[in-house]
Amino acid sequence: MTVLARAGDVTRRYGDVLALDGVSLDIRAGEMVGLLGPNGAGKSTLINLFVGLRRPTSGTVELLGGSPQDPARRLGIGVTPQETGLPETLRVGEIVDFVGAHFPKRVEKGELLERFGLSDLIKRQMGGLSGGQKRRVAVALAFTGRPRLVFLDEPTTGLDVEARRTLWEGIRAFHEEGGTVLLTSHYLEEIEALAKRVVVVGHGRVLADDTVDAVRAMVGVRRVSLVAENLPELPGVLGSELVDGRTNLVTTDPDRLVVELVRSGTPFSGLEVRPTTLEEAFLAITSKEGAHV
Ligand SMILES: Nc1ncnc2c1ncn2[C@@H]1O[C@H](COP(=O)(O)OP(=O)(O)OP(=O)(O)O)[C@@H](O)[C@H]1O
Repeated sequence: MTVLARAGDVTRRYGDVLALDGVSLDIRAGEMVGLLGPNGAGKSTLINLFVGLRRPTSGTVELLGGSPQDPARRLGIGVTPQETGLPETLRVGEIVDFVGAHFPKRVEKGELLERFGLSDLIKRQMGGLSGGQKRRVAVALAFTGRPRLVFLDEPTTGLDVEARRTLWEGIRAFHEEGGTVLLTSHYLEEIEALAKRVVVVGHGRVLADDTVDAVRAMVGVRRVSLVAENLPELPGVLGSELVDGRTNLVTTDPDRLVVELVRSGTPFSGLEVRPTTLEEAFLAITSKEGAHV
């Protein structure tokens, strides 16, 4: 299948901050890919590299078979960044015309607005729209130039349930017609609603690249934390680490683990069981250092 965007062992630094650390990723034609990760994971940086707003410190980035810096390639993509500042005095219809004028092919204005549930706002000035309405306009604009590939950075942030659903429908319709999408989110639920493939990013690295179902199974883990010496081998432990004298065990089945721990007769204290964050779960599972106490 044709690769529309490719990152090859990409590193990106901002001063001392290593925002991306050896990321390799292919986005193929017709895919809808969710980029999942906590704040600061590197999601926006990766999008900025793909769309040519930034260059990698090392490694290679390709867009539509060429350089992301080539304006001709950029005509084939649509982008909604995390923050958009659209001119407050322009009407929604005028903004769609203005953005559309940059592209050789474009979606008819009425059709575009209809698709994203914005038809009623065509004559309204941007400055008078609610935050959620502005966000929907910004996302719709990514589709104006009939792109092959769309990048959406947290498209539904700040939207209520209904607006989110309308937006999802617009994105899905584009995908069903063969369009390719890379979108970011902090929530697996959001990605699940749209994408089959999810790429989990943490600390600038790809922690998992799999189906939503596989990732869900991986993150359904708990952290069992306790103080003990000479712990025996316990069932279902995916990773463990020793922090400030406490042993943290990551497991999919905390009940069984605790039962086996008690059965073993090993003295312990300060037992805690709590959910792991997505990042903790992935770091525990994927960290080689964390695999053994
Ligand atoms: N222009 C910049 N200058 C300095 N540091 C930056 C810059 N842009 C990003 N960073 C840093 O790079 C790291 C990755 O940031 P990035 O915005 O890519 O993460 P993200 O996954 O998109 O986060 P969020 O979910 O909060 O949007 C963070 O530590 C961030 O502070």
